[in-house]
Amino acid sequence: MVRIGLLGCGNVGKIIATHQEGFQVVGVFDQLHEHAASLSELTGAKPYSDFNEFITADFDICVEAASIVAVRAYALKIIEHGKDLVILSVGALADDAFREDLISVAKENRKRIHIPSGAIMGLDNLKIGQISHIESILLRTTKSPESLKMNVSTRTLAFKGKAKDCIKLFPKNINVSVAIALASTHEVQVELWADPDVDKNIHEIFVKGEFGELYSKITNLPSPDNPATSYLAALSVLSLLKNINSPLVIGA
Ligand SMILES: NC(=O)C1=CN([C@@H]2O[C@H](COP(=O)(O)OP(=O)(O)OC[C@H]3O[C@@H](n4cnc5c(N)ncnc54)[C@H](OP(=O)(O)O)[C@@H]3O)[C@@H](O)[C@H]2O)C=CC1
Ligand SMILES: O=C([O-])CC(=O)C(=O)O
Repeated sequence: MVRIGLLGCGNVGKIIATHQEGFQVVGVFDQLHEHAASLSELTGAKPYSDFNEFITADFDICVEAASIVAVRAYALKIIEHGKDLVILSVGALADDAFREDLISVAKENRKRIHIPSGAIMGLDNLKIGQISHIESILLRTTKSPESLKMNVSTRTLAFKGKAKDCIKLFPKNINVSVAIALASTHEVQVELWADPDVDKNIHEIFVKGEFGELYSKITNLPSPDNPATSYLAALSVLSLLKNINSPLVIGA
């Protein structure tokens, strides 16, 4: 059984902890100790309030479901302590220098960094951008003003531009754009819309390239404790963990 340490015990952390299938959560850490304590009660996992104690605990994979700030603060140390790492707050990897450092430390320590598909479908096949020409990628995301912490009464364009700039302004809402850029190794243009008539998280992806053209639209239900985070994002971590050591690897 794969042993997991959970970094971040909020909305996604709770979903992961309540659906343990093929893995066991053995340690939980959060800057809000009451969050870690409540997941500990739910699972029997040991709660930690000191990160340095948490990373010496006996688990194989650290699952990050906290924030970009947490990835910046802890990811290198996690790998240096011999753990594989699942990063949901993938926006942290928009910083080229940080990402390259992390990858090189993972190589030195023979550890792996997993990026879940998160709140979109089809991230795996966008990796064809690494071997075949892609002309353009546009992500059009629509969320409720509440999710974007905005106060608008009509559909409003909150941001238009590059993924790496959007994630700086909306670090809790557009990690998917950075995941697409990393998978495809192509710049991603983003349109982020706040729409008061919408209570779902909608991601439309437009890609043109040597393969042809893609248009995909996903209408995600929000997750129970955080409307900005789609329920699918938590499910994608669960399916990644369920398959992590499977001899049958499905998807690009
Ligand atoms: N890749 C993708 O497709 C997606 C990624 N995400 C990202 O996943 C992450 C988790 O989402 P969700 O569970 O909904 O978020 P929540 O805010 O519900 O939970 C995050 C938890 O982690 C804690 N935390 C934040 N920063 C730190 C830190 N530096 N050290 C320790 N604990 C910390 C938070 O504490 P506090 O409340 O004090 O901040 C909170 O308890 C977010 O970063 C979100 O943006 C979400 C959806 C899709
Ligand atoms: O959950 C979503 O729909 C997308 C999201 O918050 C993110 O990419 O950060």
